[in-house]
Amino acid sequence: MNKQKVMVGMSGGIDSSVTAYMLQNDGYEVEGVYLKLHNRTDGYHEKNLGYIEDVAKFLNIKYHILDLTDKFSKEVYDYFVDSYLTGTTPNPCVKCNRQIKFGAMLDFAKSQGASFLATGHYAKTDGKFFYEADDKTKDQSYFLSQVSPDALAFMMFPLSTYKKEDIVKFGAKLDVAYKKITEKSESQEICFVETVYTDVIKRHANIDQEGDVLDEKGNVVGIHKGFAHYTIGKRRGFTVKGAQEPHFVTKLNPKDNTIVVGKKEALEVNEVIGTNLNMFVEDRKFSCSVKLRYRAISTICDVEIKDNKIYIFLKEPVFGVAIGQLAVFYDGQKVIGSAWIESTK
Ligand SMILES: Nc1ncnc2c1ncn2[C@@H]1O[C@H](COP(=O)(O)OP(=O)(O)OP(=O)(O)O)[C@@H](O)[C@H]1O
Repeated sequence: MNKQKVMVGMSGGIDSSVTAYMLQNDGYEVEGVYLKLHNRTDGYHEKNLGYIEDVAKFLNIKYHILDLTDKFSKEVYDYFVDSYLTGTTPNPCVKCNRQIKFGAMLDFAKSQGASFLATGHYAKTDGKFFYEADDKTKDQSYFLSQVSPDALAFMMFPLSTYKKEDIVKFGAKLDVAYKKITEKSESQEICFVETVYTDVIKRHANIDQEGDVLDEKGNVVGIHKGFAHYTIGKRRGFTVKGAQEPHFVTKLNPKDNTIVVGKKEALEVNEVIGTNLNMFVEDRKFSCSVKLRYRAISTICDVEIKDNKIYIFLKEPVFGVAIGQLAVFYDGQKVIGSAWIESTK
């Protein structure tokens, strides 16, 4: 019988390298694909491809290189820069998973006759839904929740039941090609941000222009260093005259380069409206739990979908919800949908 072909998204990191090994061990015909997404530093791709080459040799597998730099630049990078410049907080990994990894990379995998596309993400899928990974500290279900429901039947996450530290230990013993990978530094949270996000934004706009800090009534109470340096909930890097208690950013106004601050209570949110829904269930009115940012504790809510928007009524207030982040709906460990946060009350 012919073996089923699995395309593995290979980054040159330990997770995807172990993923390829595991699937081969399970009897699949494995091929790899490396995506060129951005040129963060000189020699960035060459370095990654060096690791992939060694792993591919060890496994005796073929690998492809897919240049998606233009698509990534338009759909992920530009969106990232534009979001900060318009005062919202982007989530580029969510966009990338939908458009790039489980959009263009999946199309490529299918075009090569692969039955599945596997990655080293920490999440689970049964072909219909995503679920949280067993290693909750690494769980990436939040970032996958905008992926088109049609894509799930082709996805495999062999690491879903493992702890990251065990994958690293396993890799270090497997072969010298893998050991080398475990010795390099961990990848960045956002792959094209080397240090801090503001360094990226600074390449496109002068964000270091001081502006007024306003209280909720619009009175000038201090100075900040440029609105794009702040996100909702931030409490440092600006002055507030005579403040006895900590003040937090509650609003960014790119038009006049002002930021609004308030005490903790001012960050309290009880209702959220989301757009660009991606739902894995048909229901239009239900109760569930929701995460309003990655690593947030989930909150119980009632939701209602009307006219392509989702209205989220939180059972308990949540502090510091940023416009532009994703609201991800869970039923226990199961992801039942997600929507981009458009406004809060
Ligand atoms: N440039 C790329 N080309 C192909 N696949 C990629 C690329 N970047 C990431 N992936 C796939 O997406 C998965 C998740 O990527 P992410 O950057 O979140 O994880 P990671 O923990 O750094 O993974 P890894 O250890 O494999 O680099 C990777 O394990 C890999 O399968």
